[in-house]
Amino acid sequence: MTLTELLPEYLTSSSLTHLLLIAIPPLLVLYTIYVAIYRLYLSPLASIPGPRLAALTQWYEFYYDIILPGQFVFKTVELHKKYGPIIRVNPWEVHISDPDFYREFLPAGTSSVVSTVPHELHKLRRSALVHFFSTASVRNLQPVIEDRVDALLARLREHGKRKKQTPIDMLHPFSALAYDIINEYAFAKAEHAVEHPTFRSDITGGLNTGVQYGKLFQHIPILLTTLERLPPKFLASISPAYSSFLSTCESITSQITEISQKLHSNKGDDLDLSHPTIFHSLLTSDALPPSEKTIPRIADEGRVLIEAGGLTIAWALTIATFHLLHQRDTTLRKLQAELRAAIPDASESTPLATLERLPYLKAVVKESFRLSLGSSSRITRVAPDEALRFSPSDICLQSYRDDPKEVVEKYKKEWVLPPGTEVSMTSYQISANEEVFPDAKAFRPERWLEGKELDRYLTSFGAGPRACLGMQLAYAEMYLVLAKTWRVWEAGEQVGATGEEKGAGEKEERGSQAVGKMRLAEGVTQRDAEMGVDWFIPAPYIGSQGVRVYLESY
Ligand code: HEM
Repeated sequence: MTLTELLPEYLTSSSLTHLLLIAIPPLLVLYTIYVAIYRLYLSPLASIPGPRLAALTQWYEFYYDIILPGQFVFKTVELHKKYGPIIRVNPWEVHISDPDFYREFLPAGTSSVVSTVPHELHKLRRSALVHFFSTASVRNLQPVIEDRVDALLARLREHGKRKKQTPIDMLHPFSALAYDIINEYAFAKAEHAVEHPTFRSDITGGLNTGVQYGKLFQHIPILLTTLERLPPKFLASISPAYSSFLSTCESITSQITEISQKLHSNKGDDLDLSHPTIFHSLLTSDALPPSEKTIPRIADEGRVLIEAGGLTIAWALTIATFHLLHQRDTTLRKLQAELRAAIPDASESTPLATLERLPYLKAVVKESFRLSLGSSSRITRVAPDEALRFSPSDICLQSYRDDPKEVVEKYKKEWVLPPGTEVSMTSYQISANEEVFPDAKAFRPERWLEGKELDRYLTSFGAGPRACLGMQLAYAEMYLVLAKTWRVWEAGEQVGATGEEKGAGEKEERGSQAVGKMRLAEGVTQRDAEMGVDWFIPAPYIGSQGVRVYLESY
């Protein structure tokens, strides 16, 4: 029976269409009015302060995030100044700015909003990977990491011999290093990005574009499925960088397919494994059910590792390089004195455990991680079954000390957010909090040595059950690169700083076993080494030429 047969006789199908055409617009208007009234007055979040437009529609965030772009992170700082420690950032999400609340907000049992993976499944997947990233595993793999760091330093020396007039944007060599290390770690496969003429800048560019598009997909998810369906050639013509990102993903899938085929055809012995690797273990794990060992699923894990473990560490190393060169007479000098005393012979390997005990180096590493932020976007969590209670801490209220007293009094209350509310916090707001880190924009490793309990405010790796899995690996890379580089490289004045030609008039003592001198290129400023745009991971302002450095080998 068709729909028209069910209709009363006086309603023909054309008059039904007519009726619908007349009824739909007013129904839509009524529905929109209802949604607006609900969001503004009836929603359980209606009493949370914040701009009415943000409570009404997500297009508010879209404007700052996509149109401007990447500015919503700064807008939330402004909104907190205006509305207090708890604000509504969109119709269904509340954002909190209180450094003392961070670890309470990321406890066990909450779910991530960005990842759609349910809590229990996430726990299973994480448990299959976690031992690869333990302190002990990372220390055991020090030779593997160090081999790549040595290759990078050799490459930089080579550049300093042949191309001393050509500065390098340091994000590229560091990104190549991270890419090589994670490939070794994951597949026991040497990618040799460090030795490549451009440091495989195509991969860095592709990964960068991948995260930038990620922001857009977050707002308009259908775009992702549409792009993935486009013919590869057409995609490459409209966005070469995004298609380069997809080819990186494809190459991960084919590596995993190859390993899987060898393992399943009893040709496992053909796999030349110098050390245990992540993907061989995942594919043969007894703890994972077969559905978790399919190639697309494992390839997905590989993509996350390459993305998470590449640009983040490269950015942290780039920031460290800028500040150490910029503060060569103070911070760098102290670091070098410590390294020269602790590492008498630069050609010998120093165990990670020894490097981790060097107080000034440790402080430089923490300060670099603080300023590098990890994820620059807010981290959002939902506690499905529990109400979330929030009362601003003393440290949080101190940030409002210049506001009128009666305004601050209003902030001193307990907010109860119903179960299922999306709640977010941003590591940037904690790293930049002047109460916790006075002169927060400055690179001042000393702050970690002054006896204050600051470690709990180092939030760059997240916290709780979804905190960064690669944290120990990231620390190891940082210790090894900084120690090995600054034990043997010296720093000269920034080119153009005094109007002199590069290298003119500098007579400095050379440290023992020094191999060359680095100098910031003309025009490089702190803006090139701080977040100007939030693409999930921080990026400098649009148009930045990066932290460019001249290298001159002795
Ligand atoms: C400077 C270096 C790094 C920083 C600052 C960083 C930061 C972060 C942050 C903020 C998260 C999200 C935490 C959350 O949602 O609570 C994360 C997750 C993650 N990171 Fe890192 N990361 C770094 C390096 C690495 C490296 C080298 C790897 C390993 C290859 C890695 C692997 C991961 C993984 C697998 C996750 C997802 C964890 C999960 O969902 O259980 N990260 N990282």
